[in-house]
Amino acid sequence: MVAQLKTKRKAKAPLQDARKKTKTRHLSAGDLPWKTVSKAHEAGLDAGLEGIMELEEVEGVEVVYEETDAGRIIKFNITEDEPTKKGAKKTAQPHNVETKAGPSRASVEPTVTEERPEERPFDVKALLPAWHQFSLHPQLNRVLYAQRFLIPTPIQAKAIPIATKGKDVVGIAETGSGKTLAYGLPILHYILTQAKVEPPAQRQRRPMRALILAPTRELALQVSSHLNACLNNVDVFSVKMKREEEEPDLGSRLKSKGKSKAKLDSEGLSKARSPPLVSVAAIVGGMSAQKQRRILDRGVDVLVATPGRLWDIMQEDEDLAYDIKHLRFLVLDEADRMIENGHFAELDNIIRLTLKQSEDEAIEPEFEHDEDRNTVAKDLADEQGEMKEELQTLVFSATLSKDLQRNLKKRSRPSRKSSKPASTLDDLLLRLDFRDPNPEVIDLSPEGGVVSTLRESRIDCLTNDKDAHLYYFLLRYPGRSLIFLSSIDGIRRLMPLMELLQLKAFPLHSQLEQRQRLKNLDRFKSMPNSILLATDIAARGLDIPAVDHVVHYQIPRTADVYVHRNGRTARAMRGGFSLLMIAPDERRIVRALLGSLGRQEEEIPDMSIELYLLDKLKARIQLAREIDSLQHKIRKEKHEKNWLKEAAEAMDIELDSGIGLSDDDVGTVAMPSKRQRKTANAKTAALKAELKELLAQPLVARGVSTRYITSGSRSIVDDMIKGKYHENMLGLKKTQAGQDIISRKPREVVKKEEYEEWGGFDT
Ligand SMILES: Nc1ncnc2c1ncn2[C@@H]1O[C@H](COP(=O)(O)OP(=O)(O)OP(=O)(O)O)[C@@H](O)[C@H]1O
Repeated sequence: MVAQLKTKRKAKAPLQDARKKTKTRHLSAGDLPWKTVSKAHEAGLDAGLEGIMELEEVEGVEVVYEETDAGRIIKFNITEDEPTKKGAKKTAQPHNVETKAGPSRASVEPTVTEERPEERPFDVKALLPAWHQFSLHPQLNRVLYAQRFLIPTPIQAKAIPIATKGKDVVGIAETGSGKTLAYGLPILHYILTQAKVEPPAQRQRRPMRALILAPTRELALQVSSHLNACLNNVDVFSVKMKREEEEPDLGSRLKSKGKSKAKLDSEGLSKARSPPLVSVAAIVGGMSAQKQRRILDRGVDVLVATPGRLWDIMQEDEDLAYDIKHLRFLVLDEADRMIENGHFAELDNIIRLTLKQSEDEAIEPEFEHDEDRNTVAKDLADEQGEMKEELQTLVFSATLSKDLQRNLKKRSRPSRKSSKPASTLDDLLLRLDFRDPNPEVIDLSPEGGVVSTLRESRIDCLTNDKDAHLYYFLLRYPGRSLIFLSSIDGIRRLMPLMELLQLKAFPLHSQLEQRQRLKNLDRFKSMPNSILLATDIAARGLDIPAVDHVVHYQIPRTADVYVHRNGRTARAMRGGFSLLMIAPDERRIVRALLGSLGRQEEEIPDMSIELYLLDKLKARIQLAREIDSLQHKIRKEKHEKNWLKEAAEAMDIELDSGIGLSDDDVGTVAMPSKRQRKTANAKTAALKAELKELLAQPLVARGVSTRYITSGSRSIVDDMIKGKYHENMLGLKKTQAGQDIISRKPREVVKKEEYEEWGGFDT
């Protein structure tokens, strides 16, 4: 399907003069004749690849770059059927979207103009008073306004003015506090304000200005799309109108020159109207390396990458290695996690490339033609006034130890050029070559690592009972629940149980294909009542809208992981809930974990549980486990049989026709007969039917009469009238998990005097 070219026109001249006028049209990316193609959203292809990267690929469009005061803009020459005299044949003719050159064939067309949103004035002082002091590029102000980020978060308020001054920053702030924009806005501001000079024609590749390293693929893709969203062109006036509709007094407060627009787009916010000025792309493992190389060949301004894939590509791509040596910004997002992921060596190697190369400390060029390239680049940079500026390093995380923060500030750091590979995170971060002698450390981490809008709780139970408790929790508190396990095996065991119990659950772990990982994440994001069973690859950075509950099914290994896992809920000042499921042998670890956050185990309150219902759920769990174990056995036997058959064929051996091979025949593998398999299948089917029946029965709390709803010791009629009754568990009120916690009484400290006062029964 090809979208028709549509532009709103405002004729400025009478039609009879049309032939003498120049046709000037301001088209936006949204107005281009895009073709609808199927693109796997879940494959993350929309992250970092939109806008500028794809424009050349629109049929019949020639892309022309032009530098303006507001940065580089892109214009399009489009081939389009022009309306001619009534009845005359239409012919395809190119016309200029924005003509500056003398009259061409377009001179016969009437002048049509439309104000580009980015060209309209934007009154930051009136519309975004809290951001005004930062003097950000107008494009960024527009997007902040459109996204309704009207007030900077504390880390943004502290870090942005410092980073825009060119200082190195180490930022530590609670999860979900807007760290991405705290480092992203200064970078985009710099590039948008600097991108005035068209690179010379001989250099095809845009020089990379910023490299952002993130520990996981999902986080890298998310950062890339978050920054890309800042580059969308936004019709602020539509946004303002929409806001005025919602807040009628806003109009008088924020008087503006904006003309009314008849139609708002679906969200009333950001309609992509012209292409982004800066290109941001992500390269991550698990996705086509070839495609990612192609993106790099075209050049990107901001590259977001995971260290593993970046290092892989860099080894074959000298230009990329060159770019990294000449970066303007280096960002480590969630630096402390990068090490955990086993990317230590890659990260170390990448960081080495960013070390300053003073005359006496010059690192030998490691790549062919490097010297030539240096000379060309230097000429080019001098021409552009670049490269005189030094690399700026920004390190952000929600958890960075105080010791490390102190050490990072120290001037006497270990020799950066040491050939010995770094062996610890501290080593590696201390290697970072802050050009700034006094990098700014901004530590806004909350006391005890807990975000103020988070409610924590715990359930103490036997390991074997965790499934039933989890099932109870999920039924009792429907919503978006992110369940963390420490092992992939645990997820593999729980997934079939969830399916059998008819819960909408998706797995997320490193052994899934990247495509599947993103697909599952997308599904979880889009369903308000769903479950994500994840390992700690989902613990950091992921910004999933409105996660209601985080459940630590298996307790986290460290305090940092606890903080980051919890950080997937209660983001951006929203409320959130976290639940620790603690088995007796895990209590010691929980105590230590909380201790290292300066907290006590007793501070975490218990979750109240309706034991009567829990017992009923245990029966369902038991049945689901039985079915799963039978199914597992059948699958295993089938697999072994196939394997045996293939092996026999390969060795040219004939198998016993009955396949009822004895143990001796096939080593330790005892093959079931056809009859045995049939019996097993029938048993599974019977158990499944039994479970189905159980699942269909309502869960009724003790004391509730289902026959006469006004009787029983627990009348549910009032709740039913008020619409507060629980759909899954009859007799219970519909409540939020946070409302059902029971504070643990702080342990009473018995005062010494009380002993002394006690005189025994005799007295
Ligand atoms: N100034 C702002 N006002 C309101 N919301 C904001 C603002 N800045 C960012 N956000 C939103 O807050 C959410 C969290 O932001 P972000 O992912 O950058 O947090 P973070 O601090 O990096 O979290 P984590 O430590 O978990 O990685 C995002 O949805 C983002 O769009």
